[in-house]
Amino acid sequence: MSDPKLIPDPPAGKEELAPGAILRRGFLDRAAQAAMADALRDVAAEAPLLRPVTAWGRPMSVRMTAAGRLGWVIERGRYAYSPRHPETGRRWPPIPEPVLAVWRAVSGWPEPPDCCLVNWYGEGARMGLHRDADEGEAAFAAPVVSISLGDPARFRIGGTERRGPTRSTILRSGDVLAMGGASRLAYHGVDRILFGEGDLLPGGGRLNLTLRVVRA
Ligand SMILES: O=C(O)CCC(=O)C(=O)O
Ligand SMILES: [Fe+2]
Repeated sequence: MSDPKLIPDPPAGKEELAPGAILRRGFLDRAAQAAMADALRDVAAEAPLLRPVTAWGRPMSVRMTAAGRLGWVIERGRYAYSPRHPETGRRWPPIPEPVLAVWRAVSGWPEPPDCCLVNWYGEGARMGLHRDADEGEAAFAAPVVSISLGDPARFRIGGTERRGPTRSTILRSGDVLAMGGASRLAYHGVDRILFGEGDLLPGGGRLNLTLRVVRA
């Protein structure tokens, strides 16, 4: 087997995964990734990671927290945006400035996001195909901006039909994906994490941030 370290990272640049889904590989350099991971440790210290339980009564494999005015939560099986952490009852911490800077650079949206959802993928964690559709009709003109840190992930994206064709790609640490336009309501998910293949986060794992405008 070849040493993955010998395979060069793909060049930085824009790639359209699907209409309106713009991937910028290597958008954040190593120092920016490390600084962001540190800022997220502070977020998780203030707003502890949770394991949401789906409407079907199954705990998700991903652990989550949030920053910003609102956080995405599952309350008694219902998906909602809440101003408070469901366990501490406290407001979510502010979105770290370097995260807001990414939003300003790629979103094309004049206002800051209301929510920075933080997903933590440990070994074996995944996220099934879904649409980000709880933000309210009036929010769908704004993209969802996703930032990946840590171990690579196999990410899948399709169109707005659940059973339509999909394609997959690897998202690596420092990659930024904006899902806007025709892809704002596209089905997407994470098939698997290449656990331990990144070297940003000690002990392995992946952090994903999604920045969202919420008008629900
Ligand atoms: O982890 C990812 O890359 C995607 C996360 C996602 O789709 C979500 O949080 O809604
Ligand atoms: Fe999503």
